[in-house]
Amino acid sequence: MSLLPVAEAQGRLLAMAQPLPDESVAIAQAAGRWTTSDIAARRTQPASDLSAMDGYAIRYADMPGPWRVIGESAAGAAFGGEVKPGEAVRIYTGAVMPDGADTVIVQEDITSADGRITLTGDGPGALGKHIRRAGSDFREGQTLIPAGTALTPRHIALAALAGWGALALPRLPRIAILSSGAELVPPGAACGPDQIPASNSVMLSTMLVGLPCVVEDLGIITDELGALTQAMRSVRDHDIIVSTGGASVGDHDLVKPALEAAGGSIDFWKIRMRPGKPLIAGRLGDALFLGLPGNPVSAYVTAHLFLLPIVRHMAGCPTPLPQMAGARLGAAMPPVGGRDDYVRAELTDGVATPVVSQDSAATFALAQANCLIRRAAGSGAARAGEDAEIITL
Ligand SMILES: Nc1nc2c(c(=O)[nH]1)N[C@H]1C(S)=C(S)[C@@H](COP(=O)(O)OP(=O)(O)OC[C@H]3O[C@@H](n4cnc5c(N)ncnc54)[C@H](O)[C@@H]3O)O[C@H]1N2
Ligand code: MOO
Repeated sequence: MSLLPVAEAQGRLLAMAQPLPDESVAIAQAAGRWTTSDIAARRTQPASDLSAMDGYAIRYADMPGPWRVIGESAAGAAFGGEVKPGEAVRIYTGAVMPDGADTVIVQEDITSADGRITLTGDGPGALGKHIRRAGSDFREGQTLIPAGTALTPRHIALAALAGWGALALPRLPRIAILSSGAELVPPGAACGPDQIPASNSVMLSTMLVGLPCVVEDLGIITDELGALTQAMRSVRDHDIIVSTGGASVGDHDLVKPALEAAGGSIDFWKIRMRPGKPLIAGRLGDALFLGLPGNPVSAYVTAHLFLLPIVRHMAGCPTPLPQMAGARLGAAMPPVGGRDDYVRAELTDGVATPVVSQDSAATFALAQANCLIRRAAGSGAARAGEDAEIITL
């Protein structure tokens, strides 16, 4: 079976999934999620001309005063009357400008006595000073947040000011993680010489932290066809099912047959990449199935290149694939074999230097890495200092 190029596998996976249908999301819960339609203002902000300072609303033509104070305008309690020549209204930041007044004098610039104010400082300097005009932030109907935006706390504040209490956003992808392997024990449990702590599920679930999704760890399933098939059959209501391990060709690598026995189908298997060759993609019911290799480094790299993009895509992200960037090589590199190499490396000041071990099981080395150098299959040897393509982690 020929190996599928990475970009083709990514394209096929993204085509297998769609952004999920919208649900109504309270804006306090919307950060980190993507908009799939434009969000327009339902109100004008500010709704009226407001004072930007604590002071007195006056008519600029009356400068330099003095003025008789006829009332007060506070935020949430506007002055009902009109300011006539020689009159001022006590005003606070965020309060509506009273009719007739056109300028605010800050309180530091005046002296107040017996209901009158006198200018004792520099004064406002110009007509219209210290006023936030109605609509100066945005106007009703204006598009504020375009489709495809990842909502930040800044967008949440904007949406709230624009009159939204909830937004229609794609519902959260539900992801099930299944660890396959008779040798696996839960992290922290006693571990015999033929056992290994199951690190992939905690790694994957923490890679998904920060993405809008719901993750359920279905635990460890032994390498036994019946058990694996049963575990897959029991998966319900998930959008993505991810397994790790059992993806390769050994007699105990049973994810493919179990997926088929559970009623699922395989779309493709084996990618032209290192690490991560044995990746399986398919379907199980309405869910997309992703079988990642068991080796922790292979599982990490394939999750970065395939799982995270699908989750982003389902959650409405218009650019779900990892961003490529440029760097210089910090060391000479050998020619690349028949698979694209995703070399684990440390990026410092624009220089990417491979970590000491590129073994697919070398987790200590993986933890030193903060980028992947992508080297295309068949590339020749490279010298230190040459340009390289990287993905930051
Ligand atoms: N004859 C061949 N052998 C292998 C091939 C091949 O093409 N021909 N491919 C190799 C490649 S490449 C990879 S990658 C591995 C992946 O194999 P599997 O996906 O079947 O993974 P396992 O065999 O189940 O496990 C591999 C390794 O990872 C450990 N593991 C498994 N699950 C976890 C987990 N949840 N947490 C931590 N570590 C885990 C497992 O104990 C093994 O040591 O196959 C090569 N073989
Ligand atoms: O693809 Mo495996 O991940 O080379 O070790």
